[in-house]
Amino acid sequence: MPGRLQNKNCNMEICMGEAQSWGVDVAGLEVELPIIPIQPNFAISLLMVIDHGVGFGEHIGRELARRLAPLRPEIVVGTATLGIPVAIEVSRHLEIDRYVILQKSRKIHLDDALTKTITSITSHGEQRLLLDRRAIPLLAGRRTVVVDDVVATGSSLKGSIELAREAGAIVVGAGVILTEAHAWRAVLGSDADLVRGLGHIPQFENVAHRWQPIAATMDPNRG
Ligand SMILES: Nc1ncnc2[nH]cnc12
Repeated sequence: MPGRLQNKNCNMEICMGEAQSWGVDVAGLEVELPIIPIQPNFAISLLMVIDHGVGFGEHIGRELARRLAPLRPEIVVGTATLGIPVAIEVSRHLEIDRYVILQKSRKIHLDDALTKTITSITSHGEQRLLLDRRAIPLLAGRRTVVVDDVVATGSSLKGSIELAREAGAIVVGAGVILTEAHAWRAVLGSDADLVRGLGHIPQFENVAHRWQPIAATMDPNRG
């Protein structure tokens, strides 16, 4: 059920953390996400876009493309790793052949890449986003949409937007499957208005050995 906690494997007052999940409505498709602890008193509901199958990719591609098409994008930029299927599916539904992927690992051909340092809730430490200079002609002067799976801290999306702009892109929109909590709004500043999402997830705190959504991180439009 969208926006609802499920407690499987709960026996009396004892509840295994992995057994809890959160139901989210992704543009009309209900998806059940496992709640994963990140810190002793902090958890997220994890969307692994590659675990939800071809039909899910088709759905999010179609629905994001529908929301981004009015912005008349000419090219899509996606961030490795889990932004790659999003970029491919959105490009397919926008009927745009080429797309640009920002890499996270320093490959042999990326020695002189444009780079930005980013952080993420789901990875340890700092990471780097890399834009292959050979992709610059695909972006320079082009109406561009940046896509990713989830925006949470906003660090990755901010880095992607900045890198695209450094390559001369005109960033007209940003598409994500899910927005998570609200920290990304302050990090993105006025670019937060570019964001189009298909659903929203809260973050969770430990209340009496169960994960409960943190009220301040919920979707203000859904109560
Ligand atoms: N809930 C989430 N699922 C997948 N990736 C994320 N990155 C940040 N939050 C995430």
